[in-house]
Amino acid sequence: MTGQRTHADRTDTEATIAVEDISVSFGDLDVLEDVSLSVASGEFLGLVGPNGAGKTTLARAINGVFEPAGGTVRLDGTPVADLGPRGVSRRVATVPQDTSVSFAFTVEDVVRMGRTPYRGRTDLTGDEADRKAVDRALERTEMVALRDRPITAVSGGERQRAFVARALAQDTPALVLDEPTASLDINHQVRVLELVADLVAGGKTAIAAIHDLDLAARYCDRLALLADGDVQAVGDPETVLTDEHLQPAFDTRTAVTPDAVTGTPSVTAIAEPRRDRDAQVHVLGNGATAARVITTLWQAGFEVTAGPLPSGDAALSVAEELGVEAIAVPPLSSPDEAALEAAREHCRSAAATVLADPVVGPDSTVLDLAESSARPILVETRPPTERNHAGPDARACYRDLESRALTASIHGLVPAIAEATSPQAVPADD
Ligand SMILES: Nc1ncnc2c1ncn2[C@@H]1O[C@H](COP(=O)(O)OP(=O)(O)OP(=O)(O)O)[C@@H](O)[C@H]1O
Repeated sequence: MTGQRTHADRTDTEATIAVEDISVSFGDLDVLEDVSLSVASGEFLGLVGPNGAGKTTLARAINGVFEPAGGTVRLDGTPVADLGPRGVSRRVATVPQDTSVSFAFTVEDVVRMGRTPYRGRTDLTGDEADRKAVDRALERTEMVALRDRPITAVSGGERQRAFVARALAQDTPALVLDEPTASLDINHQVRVLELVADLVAGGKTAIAAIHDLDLAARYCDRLALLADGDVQAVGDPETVLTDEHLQPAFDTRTAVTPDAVTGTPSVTAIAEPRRDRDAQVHVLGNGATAARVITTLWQAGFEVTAGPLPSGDAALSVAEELGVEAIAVPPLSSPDEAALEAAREHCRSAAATVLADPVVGPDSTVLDLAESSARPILVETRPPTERNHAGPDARACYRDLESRALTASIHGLVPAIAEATSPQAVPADD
């Protein structure tokens, strides 16, 4: 018999999630302490934070798996505790972190489980609406070809997509996803998050625990950083993903720069310098290569200076994140005399000057600045023809620079600096 639908069965198209002062402990361990958070209808909130911060615990409190010791979770204003399991599962669908299944249900069976909140107890197959919802969910997660496969015989990533499909088939106004992209390849990571973002654009509300901070920044409207039992920061990704917030939460130094393709924040964890080399190295050049050179030298323990660097440049962002002294100049204009003189001064005082993929030509300032350095070191990751001025003058300038500079790869920079300077001034790695 097909389960009878009543008006009360229908879900609202809107859903707000409000977490009010919830506290959860496991024995002596206080995992969440008076945590408050709200997700507006039609919003995608990313939960980020270190291992063990309580993201799964918070997700479980939202979908009513357990009741917190203190505080209330409300779905559209109604406490979860008052909705009952069926009421909750008509409002919130969950993609769990652990998708292991011991019974050999087919993928389609698993997806059909998403329709359980709408069916009668004895209705095992569902009606036309259930079948359509299952078909659509399989299509949207690209799982149609695997629908008859036992769930125990698909890959971890395919299983994860089957659980995303189950949540879609549940057709709820809110989604709670715990690490929905953890086992997925880069293509499916992006597709699943695009799908969630699309659903949110269509009016659903979503909250997802996501370890990959770059993906979280790219797809979520807001992020909440959970650590030490509480929300440490909440807001748009640019506000939350700063070294000031991330370093204490993750216990590591980070550099946050705009992603070269998406423009959204990209976070790189950076190990603290291994030793203090007590020697200054100046970096000339800009863009991604200069950013990598600055980071490598900073991690190796040099006192790094850099510039001139145009505002908005990736190398300037990295320098600022690491506290590296950098000469900033306005973008798309030649550095003025004051900036050039400051850079010359750095080149003169530095133990070595590293030229990172320099643009060399009669009009470029790099030769002028390199003149001030007794020990120029050339780092090139792209052929000069791709980045330099053309013409015989430029080629002559380039040959001149090559004849005076030591050449090194980014990985070989530290020994090259040791070679270019006296061993006493700059000790190489042991
Ligand atoms: N049932 C439980 N009994 C005892 N301790 C638990 C239980 N569930 C979780 N914990 C502990 O609570 C803390 C928070 O766990 P939770 O799974 O919520 O963290 P998380 O932020 O999701 O971590 P991860 O990023 O590693 O998935 C951890 O220290 C964990 O060991």
